[in-house]
Amino acid sequence: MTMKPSKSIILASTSPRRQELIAVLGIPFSVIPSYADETLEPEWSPEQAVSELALRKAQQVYDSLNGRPQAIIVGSDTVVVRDEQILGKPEDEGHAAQMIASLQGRSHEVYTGVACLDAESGRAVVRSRMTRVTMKPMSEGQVSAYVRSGEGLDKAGAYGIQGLGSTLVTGIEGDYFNVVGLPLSLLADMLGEFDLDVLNVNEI
Ligand SMILES: Cc1cn([C@H]2C[C@H](O)[C@@H](COP(=O)(O)OP(=O)(O)OP(=O)(O)O)O2)c(=O)[nH]c1=O
Repeated sequence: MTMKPSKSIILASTSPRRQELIAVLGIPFSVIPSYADETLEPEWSPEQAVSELALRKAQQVYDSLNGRPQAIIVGSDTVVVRDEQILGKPEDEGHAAQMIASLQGRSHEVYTGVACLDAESGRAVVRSRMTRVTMKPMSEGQVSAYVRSGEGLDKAGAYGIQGLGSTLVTGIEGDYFNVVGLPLSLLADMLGEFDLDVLNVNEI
C-alpha cells in the first residue's frame, strides 16, 4: 500500500543535479530557484558556511511564498575544502586549472549543508556532512585537458565526480551523494523529523 505523503517538498535550487537526486525520494516536489546572497564570512568554518548558505537559500524561498503551503523547503550548499581553505565554484578556466592542480595527487574534503524549513510553521532544521575525496596525480596537460571539458566550471572545486571527473578520483570516504550536492540519507533522516517518512511513502 502506498501512503499519500502528508506534505510535498519545495526544492530551493537551480541545480539540475539536485533535482535529479531529490526525485529518487518519490515524494512530490516542485522547484523554486533561490537567489540568496552566497557571500561567505572569512571566519566561518566549512560546516558553518554550508549550513548558513543552505538555510539562506531555504529562507529566501520561504520569504517569497504567498501562502503557507503544506511543504518542506529544502536548501543545500556544497563547498570543497583543501588545507582548511574553502573553494567554491571557479571564476573562469584559469581559476579552475589552479583548483584542479591544487587538488590532484592528494585528498580534500567536500562539505554539503542541508536545510529543511517547514513552510507552514517556519521551523527549520540544518545539518551538514563531510566526504573525503582522493584524486590521482595529474600532469599539467591532464589538468588543462580536464578543465577544457568545461564540466567543472559550474561546480565547487572545479570538478564533477559524477562525470569525466570520475576518472580523476581514486577513492572516497563517506557519502557519494554528498559530493554531488545532496546527501540523500541525511535528507531522508531530516524529512523524518517533519513527519515525512521516505520509506513509508514508497511502500507498495
Ligand atoms: C565537488 C562537486 C560539486 N558539484 C556541484 C554540487 C553543487 O551543485 C555545486 C556547488 O554549488 P552550490 O552553490 O552548492 O549549488 P548550485 O549553485 O549548483 O545550486 P543552488 O545554489 O541553486 O542549489 O557543485 C558536483 O556536481 N559534483 C562534484 O563532484
